[in-house]
Amino acid sequence: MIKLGVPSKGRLMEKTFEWFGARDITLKRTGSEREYAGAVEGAEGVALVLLSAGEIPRELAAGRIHLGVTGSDLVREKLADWDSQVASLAPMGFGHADLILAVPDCWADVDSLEDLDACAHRFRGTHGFRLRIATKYHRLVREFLTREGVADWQLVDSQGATEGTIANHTAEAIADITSSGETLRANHLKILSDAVIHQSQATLFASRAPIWGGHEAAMSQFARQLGVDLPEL
Ligand SMILES: Nc1ncnc2c1ncn2[C@@H]1O[C@H](COP(=O)(O)OP(=O)(O)OP(=O)(O)O)[C@@H](O)[C@H]1O
Ligand SMILES: O=P(O)(O)OC[C@H]1O[C@H](OP(=O)(O)OP(=O)(O)O)[C@H](O)[C@@H]1O
Repeated sequence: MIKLGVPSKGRLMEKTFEWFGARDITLKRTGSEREYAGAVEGAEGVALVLLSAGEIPRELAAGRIHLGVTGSDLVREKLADWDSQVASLAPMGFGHADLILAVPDCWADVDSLEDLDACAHRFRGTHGFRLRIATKYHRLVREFLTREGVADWQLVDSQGATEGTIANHTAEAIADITSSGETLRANHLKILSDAVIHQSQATLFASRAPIWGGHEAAMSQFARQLGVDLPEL
């Protein structure tokens, strides 16, 4: 069977079910409300695996699932050289969120990366340690700031409530996803004008692990049903 991993709960799961439903493929959870079991109707040889969105990149890379739906941000964050490990088959048009850098509203002279670079330099001179940026997106933020030539920062890990770290004095800036912008506003933060690190959306990915032997015909048929082009895997 071709194993299709989809998020096990919430809006990502519901929107994923709708996306496949619009292509005449029914995905559904089976069993009790709390049981993570699922079924596929309308596609031959495809099995549903319900997983945490955050674990789907790793499962794809390891070849434990053939196809997976998750945020494009999570694939880029969790997998080194992501496009050598998975192939992007289709952006799905939901789960939009931007990974951004933000600083306190009251930092009147910091609106861009250039300003942040200057500020971080001064900060280190004054405080004797590097400006702290709280995030759970370590790989993406490190690559972005290095590429953009910003110096004198350090990352501090924050796995949730990241916007609160500044008020708690554990960071001076944050890098997190935003969709409505409400969490940033409520915590008196502003986005740096040129610091949109990644525009994420839910995406259908295929594993590039050597697991496709014997599944080629079923996958071609499934791709036709979904209306997606199949790259070399
Ligand atoms: N407002 C939002 N808040 C959080 N995630 C969002 C938002 N909008 C879109 N997303 C996307 O949803 C995905 C995260 O989903 P989710 O929070 O279900 O994952 P997870 O934290 O790994 O799940 P779990 O709680 O099961 O571990 C990311 O790709 C993220 O970009
Ligand atoms: O722009 P907004 O619409 O306000 O959404 C952005 C917020 O949503 C996410 O948090 P989540 O609710 O997943 O909780 P978390 O703090 O545990 O990450 C994200 O980390 C932001 O904090």
